Amino acid sequence: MGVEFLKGHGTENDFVVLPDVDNELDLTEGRVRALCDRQRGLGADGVLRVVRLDLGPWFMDYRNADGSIAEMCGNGVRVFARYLVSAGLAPEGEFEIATRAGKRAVTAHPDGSVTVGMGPVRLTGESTAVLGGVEFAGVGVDVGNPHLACVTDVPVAGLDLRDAPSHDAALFPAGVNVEFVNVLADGGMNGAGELRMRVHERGVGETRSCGTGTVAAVASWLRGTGRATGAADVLVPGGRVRVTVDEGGSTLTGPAVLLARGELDRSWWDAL
Ligand SMILES: N[C@@H](CCC[C@H](N)C(=O)O)C(=O)O
Repeated sequence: MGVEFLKGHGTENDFVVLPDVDNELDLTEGRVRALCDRQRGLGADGVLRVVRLDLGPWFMDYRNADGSIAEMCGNGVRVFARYLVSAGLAPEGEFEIATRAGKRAVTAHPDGSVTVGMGPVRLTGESTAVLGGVEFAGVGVDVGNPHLACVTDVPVAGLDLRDAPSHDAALFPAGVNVEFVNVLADGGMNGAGELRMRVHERGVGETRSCGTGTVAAVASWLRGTGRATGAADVLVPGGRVRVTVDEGGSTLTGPAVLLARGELDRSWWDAL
């Protein structure tokens, strides 16, 4: 028997899903790297291993493409939820998913989109990122994982994100995801804003979307306007998501797509 897998994406942030109900797969760093490699593997930004916890909800074991472990992945939770529903392991509607950053409430909608309760958003201080010799002012934002969200007037579409932006390692000792954000429309006190974002993800490189990053982007934008709460649509290269930030938490709503399923060759897997 091969190793079961699915391929999915949320706004083109793509993942290999590994159903592992009984927690038996030995998911080494090398196996994650090989799976995510776009030439010698299936190709993905990360891996979502699906594990059933003894007493509680399903656990999302998220890994970055370089094999590193991250606390949370907003687009990944949507794809994970869509997998559970499609496999009959969770109902359409509301349920919970456990992550390393804590439990996340999800709502799987009939149109295929998923809303994720992203938990509290914590601002961790001002800092800067340097990209191509240019310094960008930003705000540290903890959404379960670390972000540096830089709202800028420099058009993000023209940035070269092939290399990682440099950051203050003292403020982000475990590395950081860096977002560059343009404000397209400022929603004022009650209306939703519209932002454009590109991201360089820790452990991956530039991706076409980052769910936790969009929440960080909205929190950083709101702070710049003197507000602590609000909502915005965030346009990323892979599509569009809706983010809300409230006093007690935040939400992320967007598409979740499963596009393939199959079996990994057991001898390929064993040799890794
Ligand atoms: N793409 C994800 C974030 C994945 C984890 C990140 N690279 C990190 O290391 O913190 C998302 O959609 O949130």
